[in-house]
Amino acid sequence: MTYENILVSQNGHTQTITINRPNQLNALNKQTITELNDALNAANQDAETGVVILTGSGEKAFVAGADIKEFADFSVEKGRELAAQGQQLLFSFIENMTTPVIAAVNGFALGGGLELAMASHIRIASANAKMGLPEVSLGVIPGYGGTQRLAQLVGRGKANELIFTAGMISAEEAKNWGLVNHVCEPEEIMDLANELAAKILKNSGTAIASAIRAVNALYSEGGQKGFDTEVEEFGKCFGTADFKEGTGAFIEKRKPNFRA
Ligand SMILES: C/C=C/C(=O)SCCNC(=O)CCNC(=O)[C@H](O)C(C)(C)COP(=O)(O)OP(=O)(O)OC[C@H]1O[C@@H](n2cnc3c(N)ncnc32)[C@H](O)[C@@H]1OP(=O)(O)O
Repeated sequence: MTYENILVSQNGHTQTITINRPNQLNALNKQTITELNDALNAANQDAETGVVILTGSGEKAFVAGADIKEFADFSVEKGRELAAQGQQLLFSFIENMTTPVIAAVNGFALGGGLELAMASHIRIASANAKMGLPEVSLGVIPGYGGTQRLAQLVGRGKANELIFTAGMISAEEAKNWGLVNHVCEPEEIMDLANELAAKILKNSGTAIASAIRAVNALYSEGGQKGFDTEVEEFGKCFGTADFKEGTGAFIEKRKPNFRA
């Protein structure tokens, strides 16, 4: 498949998807969302891909938001559809992928850009990154899951302040808030993402998929359902080849090989 707005590259079991509209600071237009859905769907179904890294092209932006020029004349109905389709095709889709997604935030992550990073399973950032949900400065609210995921990740008070002020926080502040896990120099971000991917790839892909479903159950279903999902997913692991390999390797005092 050839894409207009994204680049896809494979290095072993790690796939890197780069949003590639640098002249528009990688803003997410409809075409880009469709292409991302297509590539991520393929990666999620590809047994050879164990981790996906998402990043932005150029030195300035991860993604500077949804494409404002594309939606500026939308009606109420089209606005609703924009959020619903975007959430379904990309943001909720990523969160529910069973292949882990690392967002390598290499510059501005604003509006839909921060929402894309927050839908990913893990976030790292370069020291020059700036993050925010500035939608209220445009007379709209975050519509790609931002009101929900920011509050989940950093708490309601901090989320409200960032949303109401349309402000931006630095990578270091984002780390202090728990919004990103690691901050590094801009030129090191892909190495850091690949190092993290390599650590993940040493472990069982089926067990990681179960862990994603169990953690997500807390947010999608809440309360006891999260614990119930954990019990189900835990049980399912016992029927996998990876479980036999992992426990067998421990007992035989050797390293497991989940990707033989
Ligand atoms: C459901 C989700 C909703 C949303 O996500 S709403 C959008 C939320 N995002 C924003 O409001 C951020 C918009 N962008 C900016 O405020 C600024 O950019 C920056 C602060 C990120 C950078 O400013 P500077 O360094 O001066 O660059 P520049 O000249 O503004 O941008 C370079 C080119 O990129 C285009 N661009 C930037 N962000 C977007 C966007 N979100 N949608 C559409 N185009 C965008 C510009 O227009 C321009 O393009 P040209 O050179 O053709 O004029």
